[in-house]
Amino acid sequence: MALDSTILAQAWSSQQFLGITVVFAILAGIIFPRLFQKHNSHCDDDGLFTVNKRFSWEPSFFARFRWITNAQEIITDADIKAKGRPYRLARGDTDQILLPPTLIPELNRLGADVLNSRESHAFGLLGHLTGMGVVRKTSFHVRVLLSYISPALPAMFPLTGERISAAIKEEFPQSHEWTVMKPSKAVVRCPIFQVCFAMRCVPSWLQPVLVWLLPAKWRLLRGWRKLTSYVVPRVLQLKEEFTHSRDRKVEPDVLSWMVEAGRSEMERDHKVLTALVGSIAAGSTYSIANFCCRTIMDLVAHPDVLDAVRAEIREKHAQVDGRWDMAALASLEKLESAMKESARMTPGTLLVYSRVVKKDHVLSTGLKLKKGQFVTISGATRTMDPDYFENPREYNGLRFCAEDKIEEHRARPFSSIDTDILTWGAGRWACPGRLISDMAAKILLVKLLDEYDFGFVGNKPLARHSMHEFLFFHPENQMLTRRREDSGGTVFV
Ligand code: HEM
Repeated sequence: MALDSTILAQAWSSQQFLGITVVFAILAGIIFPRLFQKHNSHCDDDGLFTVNKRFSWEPSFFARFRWITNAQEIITDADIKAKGRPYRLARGDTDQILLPPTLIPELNRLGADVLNSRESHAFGLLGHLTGMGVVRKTSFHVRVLLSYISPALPAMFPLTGERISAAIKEEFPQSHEWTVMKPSKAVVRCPIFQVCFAMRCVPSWLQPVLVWLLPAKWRLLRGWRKLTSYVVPRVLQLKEEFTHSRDRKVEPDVLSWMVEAGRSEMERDHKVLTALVGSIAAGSTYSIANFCCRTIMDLVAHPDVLDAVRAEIREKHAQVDGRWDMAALASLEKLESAMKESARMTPGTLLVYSRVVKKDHVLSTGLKLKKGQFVTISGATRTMDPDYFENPREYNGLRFCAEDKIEEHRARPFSSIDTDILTWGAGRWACPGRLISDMAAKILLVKLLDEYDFGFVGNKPLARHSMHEFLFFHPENQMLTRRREDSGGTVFV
């Protein structure tokens, strides 16, 4: 797969600059012996085979470069070779131990003192450069998402529907004529991901210097400053109210819940709260927008599935008289199947269930995990296995609604933790935003599919893009859109 130059160009301003950096990094790799050092070299005595490393003293920069451009092929080939065994992936930035999904139940039983998910996310998203590093210190945001926000979703449903509907009206053309547009202005434009995607291309010791040459870094700083100017006064005000009247009514918004739920000084610190709110906002906007764009892209490429999904929406629309509640959304089995299929075919990341090993541990298979190692799972081990999914490399948007699958489909909705597809990871640290994502994505998709037609420019299907382990809908992708004449006017109640 070709190096995604547009994304890089956006992040770096020009490809020329990237070229200079790559040449510089290669030269530096030759001059400075530390680039030749093996990562996690203390872990190489475990008998695992290594992928993405041509020879033992190959500079890690080459593994990094191949991983940026070719992660999908590297993982596909490695999974075939591994045949369910664990293996070591040289990624250039670090070595990762790829474990088979059969170990998930055992891994789920290990405590955070053995496997830590947040450290791994902070490392992968370059938390020290993007501001996401705060998640190393606390899992407070996960607690708030699971214990406060998710249970409040039914009450937040009408407002969420109203806000998404207003945003669609503003962003999408209202003309009944075909119009070319970029449906995913939000995706990857987020400076956190721009900084992360670009800086993951260079060795860690160059990152603290080169990051300041990125326009995205300066935009990110401005973004954090703006967020701080809003969050800090609000947190201080909420704390003041909380001190004076502990039994006051808590407003249903994330900051009020955080101030209410904060137990320690750190959990009530306004800087920590700003960083956590920013991380949740950036991560969720990117993930949901990316997922919805990919689902629409798949539906447009398969008009028979799109027709079936739209007919189901239309039928339900007539039944509920255009007034959709959460139960109505949850009853759309064909839409739900198409969502699962897009998540299966194009996950947001090739590597799921990523954890840092916090102390030495021996698995039941005899594999010794060592402190400081990174472990992860390739989602494709199961999603591309014909024993789990018939013709796994073919898109079949309605596969989960087949007669012999429908009961299982109903029992395992899109939002549930499914260890075959691993959309949300698994275990205690599976995505805590899955219920919000499910609700927001269904509102968006029902509204868009009911009210708009979509097509490919020049009838040419869009390619999916990848960089490092991330798969995404390219923000420069254009699609044809027009408002449907017969749209029903959806309201969420
Ligand atoms: C379609 C949208 C989304 C997808 C596909 C997705 C997927 C994932 C996956 C695969 C993980 C890693 C789980 C694991 O390692 O076991 C994760 C973690 C996480 N997600 Fe999501 N996510 C989505 C949306 C959201 C949203 C909307 C939020 C917040 C409102 C959110 C917050 C988080 C957080 C905080 C974590 C880290 C949990 C931890 O390890 O501490 N996600 N997500």
